[in-house]
Amino acid sequence: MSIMVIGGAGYIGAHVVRLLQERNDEVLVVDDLSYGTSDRIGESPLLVCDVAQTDSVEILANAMREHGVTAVIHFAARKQVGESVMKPAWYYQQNIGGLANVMLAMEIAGVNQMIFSSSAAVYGMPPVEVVSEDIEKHPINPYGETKLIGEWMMADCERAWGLRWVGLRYFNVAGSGWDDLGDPATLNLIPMIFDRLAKGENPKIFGTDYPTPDGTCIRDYIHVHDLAVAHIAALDKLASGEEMKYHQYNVGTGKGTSVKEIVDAVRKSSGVDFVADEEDRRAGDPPQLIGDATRIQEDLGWEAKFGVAEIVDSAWSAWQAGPRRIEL
Ligand SMILES: O=c1ccn([C@@H]2O[C@H](COP(=O)(O)OP(=O)(O)O[C@H]3O[C@H](CO)[C@@H](O)[C@H](O)[C@H]3O)[C@@H](O)[C@H]2O)c(=O)[nH]1
Repeated sequence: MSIMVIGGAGYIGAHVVRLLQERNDEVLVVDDLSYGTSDRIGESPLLVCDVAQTDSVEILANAMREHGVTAVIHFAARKQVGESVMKPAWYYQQNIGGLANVMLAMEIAGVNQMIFSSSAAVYGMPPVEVVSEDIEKHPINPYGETKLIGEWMMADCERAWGLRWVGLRYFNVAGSGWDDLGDPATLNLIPMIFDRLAKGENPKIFGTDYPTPDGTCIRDYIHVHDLAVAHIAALDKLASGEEMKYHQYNVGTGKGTSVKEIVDAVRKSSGVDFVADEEDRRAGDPPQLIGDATRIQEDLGWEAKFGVAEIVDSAWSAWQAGPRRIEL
């Protein structure tokens, strides 16, 4: 079994690569190193390639044949919601173009197992408290649209040439499984708090007048290590050859945490009693997004092991092990 991990040098990808290495699976990492860094992938071979470039089809197909690849885990994508609103065509080129190239290469090389990084962003502003996979999906930005279209593309390839696939819809991924694999970008709430503390500034809370108990947005935070384990569960299910009951799975915990609760958890983990500034709402934020995780538990036997305290503790520990350590 040889697994091609595209985007394997990035934050989530590197966690999955490490788990695969721990169980001695053969791994070939493909990454353009625009977010990721090669020191995150240990001894595994690295093919530096931007899958959104047209010539990547041949490069990928050749690598799949050479390495006897049996399954592809595809992480590589752009993932900034605001940027996707400003540069929609580029998001389609990167996320959909890249995925199309990967799938063409798989068809050419006869590789028919795939795990795709989808997102809770496919749901948009859901009209229910806890979202299950089958509710109507109305993404509200190009980023979320590219993830939904990605799922459709895989369903089409299943019908056309027998692709076996799983789309994992990630909720709010945070934390770190190993101190050297922290989130290098500062795009999400927890790293944004650390980033501001490192700059000597107050972290910000976007919106305190939402219809939630403490007025701040509620999200379903999932530990990146748990998320990586979900990929392994999906991979093993595909490799078993068993009939897939479903293709799309929420990867969440079924529990919600408010922004203020996260801020409190950071105060506790770090021991820093900082002040957080209360700002206006950020455009496009749904008040609450929690994933119903029943399906993945029943079908793949996966369940989140870590809660918010472990997520924030591990994120803090990795941040403090990195180059922008906050002096206490
Ligand atoms: O400095 C900050 C940063 C964020 N927030 C709030 O924290 C919450 C979480 O924000 P963020 O970490 O940016 O995550 P989301 O906007 O929930 O989006 C994440 O989760 C989505 C799916 O649920 C994915 O599609 C996105 O890629 C991913 O960034 C939101 O209410 C933000 O308004 C703050 O209050 N202050």
